[in-house]
Amino acid sequence: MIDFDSAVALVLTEARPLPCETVALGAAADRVLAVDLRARGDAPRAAVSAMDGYAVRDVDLGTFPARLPITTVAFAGRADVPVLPGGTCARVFTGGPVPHGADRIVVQEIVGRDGDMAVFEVTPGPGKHIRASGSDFRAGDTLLRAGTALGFRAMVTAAAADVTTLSVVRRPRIVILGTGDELAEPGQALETPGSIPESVSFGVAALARQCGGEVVDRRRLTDTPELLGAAARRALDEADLVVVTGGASVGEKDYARSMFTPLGLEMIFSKVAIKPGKPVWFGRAGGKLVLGLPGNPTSALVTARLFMAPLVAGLAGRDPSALLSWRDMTLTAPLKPCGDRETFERGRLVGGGVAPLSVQDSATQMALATADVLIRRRPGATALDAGDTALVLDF
Ligand SMILES: Nc1nc2c(c(=O)[nH]1)N[C@H]1C(S)=C(S)[C@@H](COP(=O)(O)OP(=O)(O)OC[C@H]3O[C@@H](n4cnc5c(N)ncnc54)[C@H](O)[C@@H]3O)O[C@H]1N2
Ligand code: MOO
Repeated sequence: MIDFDSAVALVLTEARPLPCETVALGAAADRVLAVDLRARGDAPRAAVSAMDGYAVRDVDLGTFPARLPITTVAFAGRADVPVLPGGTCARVFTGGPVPHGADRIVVQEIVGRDGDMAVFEVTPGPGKHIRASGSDFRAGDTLLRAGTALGFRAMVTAAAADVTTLSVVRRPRIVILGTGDELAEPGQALETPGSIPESVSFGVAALARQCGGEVVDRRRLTDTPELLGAAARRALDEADLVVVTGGASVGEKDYARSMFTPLGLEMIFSKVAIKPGKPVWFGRAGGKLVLGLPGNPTSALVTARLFMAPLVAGLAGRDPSALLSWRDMTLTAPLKPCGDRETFERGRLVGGGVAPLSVQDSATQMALATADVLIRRRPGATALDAGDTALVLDF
């Protein structure tokens, strides 16, 4: 049995980005850029107006009011850049090309109209309201670096590069295998004597997706060795990461590890000194990763959060350590001393602090929905009072 930090270190060693693939720009949101992205053109392409108004030459605004004939109109999208003859002005709109020869845009709020004449009543002020060509970026500029997470802001930058596709890190394909004779598809458990709804895979799948994974399938498997072996083989064929839940402990039908043994399972770790989740295990088979989570729902979700979340994020090209950023918080209620296993109590955020949930049973499903954070307790840690600080991680 290894300690928590050693287990995390072993997971992080495997949490490296998968190879890249090319996807349509619109499908790239929430992916991670695999190569630097360079701009195809200048932005803006030509000098453009930053305001709706009139383009003028400064020399033509000697005295006020100044009356200038409007000789052309430049809406955004006009393909040519007109020339502004001296002694005239141009009607321009935001994003429209600034005519050659114009020095500034005067906002329309301070310009009157008299037919085709614009009447400049007052000095326009210091702002020229012109965005120079290439003032945002130039053709060939690196707009986004490899490794950038394509969140909603970066998607705008990527699209501005004027490309149709992006090279992104492939999403890890994940197959979730839920083992246990007692498991029924939710909606069918009550009608099936002895069964319970298979709940864990739904949480594991949601978390995997949130971390950048592609959940290929969730499969329920009975504890039948021949069937488990075939299911393990198929899952390894289809997935980068197989997450198997249940059957991780020492029961007579705990087959989660042994179903992968004929497929060459090499253990990376096989138990961790934590509570809950001691039976969690991690290995490699057929060149793929296999993570075994304990069956108890809270144990499964705590270990999924601690180990699977950074693993999936890292495979997807994200920073796995961002999912392990523990922070100090003030306790609003006391904590009991910790036993000899590193313990992750479930806590709730209350009024700027954190309180442990009253239910800490590793089998609870109901209390899971009320937990916001994990509270980390080192082995042998003494009791803490309200007002003391504790390390927490978003859960
Ligand atoms: N003699 C010992 N017994 C147990 C030990 C031990 O060290 N010695 N460890 C305990 C710990 S800690 C845990 S955690 C559990 C985990 O065991 P398994 O991974 O083998 O889990 P199962 O026995 O398959 O299931 C445990 C529990 O969870 C329910 N379950 C399982 N899968 C699901 C699912 N997908 N959805 C909903 N509920 C699920 C299952 O019905 C059981 O009630 O072992 C202790 N025992
Ligand atoms: O992992 Mo078991 O988590 O202590 O119930």
